[in-house]
Amino acid sequence: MIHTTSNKKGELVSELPAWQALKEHVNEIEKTHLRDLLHDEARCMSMIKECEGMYCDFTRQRVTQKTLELLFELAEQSNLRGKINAMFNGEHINSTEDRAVLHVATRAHRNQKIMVDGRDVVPDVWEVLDKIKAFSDKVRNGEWLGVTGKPLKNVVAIGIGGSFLGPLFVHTALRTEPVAMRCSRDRRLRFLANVDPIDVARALDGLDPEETLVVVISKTFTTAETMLNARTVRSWLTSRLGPEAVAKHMVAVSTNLKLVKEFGIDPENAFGFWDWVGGRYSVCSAVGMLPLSLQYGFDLMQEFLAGANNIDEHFKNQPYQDNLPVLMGLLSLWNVSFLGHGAKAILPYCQALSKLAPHIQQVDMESNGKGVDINGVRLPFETGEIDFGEPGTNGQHSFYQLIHQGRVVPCEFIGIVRSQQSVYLKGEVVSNHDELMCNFFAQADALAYGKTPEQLRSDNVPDYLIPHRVFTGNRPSMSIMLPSCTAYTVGQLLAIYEHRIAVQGFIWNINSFDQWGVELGKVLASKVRTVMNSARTRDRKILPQDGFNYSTTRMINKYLEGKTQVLYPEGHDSFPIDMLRGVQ
Ligand SMILES: O=P(O)(O)OC[C@H]1O[C@](O)(CO)[C@@H](O)[C@@H]1O
Repeated sequence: MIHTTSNKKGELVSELPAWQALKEHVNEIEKTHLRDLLHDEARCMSMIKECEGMYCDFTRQRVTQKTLELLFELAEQSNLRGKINAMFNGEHINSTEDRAVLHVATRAHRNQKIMVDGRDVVPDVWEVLDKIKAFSDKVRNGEWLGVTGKPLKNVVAIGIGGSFLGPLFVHTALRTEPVAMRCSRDRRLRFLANVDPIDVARALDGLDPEETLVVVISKTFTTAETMLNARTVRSWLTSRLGPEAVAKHMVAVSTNLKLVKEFGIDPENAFGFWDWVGGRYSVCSAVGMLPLSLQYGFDLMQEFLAGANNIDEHFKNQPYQDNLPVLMGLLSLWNVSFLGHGAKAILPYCQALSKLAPHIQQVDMESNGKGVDINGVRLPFETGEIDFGEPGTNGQHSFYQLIHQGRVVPCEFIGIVRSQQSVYLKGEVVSNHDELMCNFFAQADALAYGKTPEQLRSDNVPDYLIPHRVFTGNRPSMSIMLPSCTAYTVGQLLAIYEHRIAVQGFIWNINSFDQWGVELGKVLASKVRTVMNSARTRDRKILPQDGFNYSTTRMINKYLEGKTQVLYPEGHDSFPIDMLRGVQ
């Protein structure tokens, strides 16, 4: 299916004149060094953007004004604006699944109008948000009690991928924010994602089922890991509190209310969303809003939605040269497709943002790690980036060696002006947060400038050490400063990253909103599951060698030979002993 917003039929972005011009322009850029580019004040002034309360410095990218002009031209020739509009207008830009892509509707103001297939979906969004507010208020104020009459002060959110990473990112970001701390006093929010029973044991460790509410989050309600974890935790609840506990202790977030009901959760206690919200883009829907409102209260989480909405409007309306997601997307594209840097590091100098990189890893890599364009034509270039990251300064003592002297990895530094927590020890040179930020400022310049042999010689470094101590510099980075790390700014940050990923996908002309690449492994796991059951229950109808290669057969057999703790007992559920510890 050729979509109206795609490039001309059969035309790859790499065939556009602007792409060719950028290819040629690489030679010019190869002759420059950031050391010199950073001395050009006019250039620097044009590459620092202050908008929506954020300070963004792109001066340490290996670009000149001409590079930016060529990138804007590429955006024009790729119909970037048309594709952004198509997304906001609810066109089915996820063509392989024939769906609209409207996570922006999940954070729309009540009075906005966003149409999907001829229908304004904003009232639907707010119907669910109002239900979340009512329910979370009831749980938080003790009106909704557990089956034994106790208040539910613990929440375990079961979900994986997009039904986990976004909510975890936001929860981690808010845990130590003073307002959020006040709003969540005496409450606990835990996540259970991995099907590994160790994760179950850790998620439930120390929790009293009488005081625990479980939120099962799955867009499809078929994801194997989530459903096994949901059955496991349901069993944990009912084995202690009886079958009637499910009604009071389990709720669901899903687009598949039929399966929610079949699982045994009353659809009244289910919070819906829609197929036009992709899993990895779903944190602003009930997927994130329900567990986070239970923890922090709906009013605070509304600020998170407002922050994301602020960037949606910015993305939709600002011209390319002042549009943060567009600038970030274009610069990443330049680094990946023209300078050949396949990875990027996301480096927040803020412990609260420690789960930003894992979240963006999914959003970016599941969105843009594609091999064909939107028309199914195999691409002659690679798309997507390998994302990784850790908060500063921890990363400095881990992988920064490689990014300073090994491979070139474009870095994204994120700093905060006003920390969530302040510590100043009398007599120290700077406060603890200032100390952190000293590193934030220093690293970007260390990467850009490096250190030359001449500088080392003048520092009296012995000759034999000079090659080891040279820093080539000229390593690109961008720096973003947020005024604070609050629900609002976390919403902004999330939306900036979501949209810059879309920008890259729109220009590469791929479908950033499907994820067929995750299917094959799931199918093979299911085949192994059949073999595993047959071997463990000793019915031996199917043997490990049936349908597997030599290597896999041998590995499965080796595994089956080993000692396992659980022997598939008949008739009763079995838990690791520690899972029950909290309720002895
Ligand atoms: O919310 P669901 O349907 O359980 O899916 C969980 C995750 O699984 C995937 O489909 C594949 O990993 C993700 O896109 C999604 O976020």
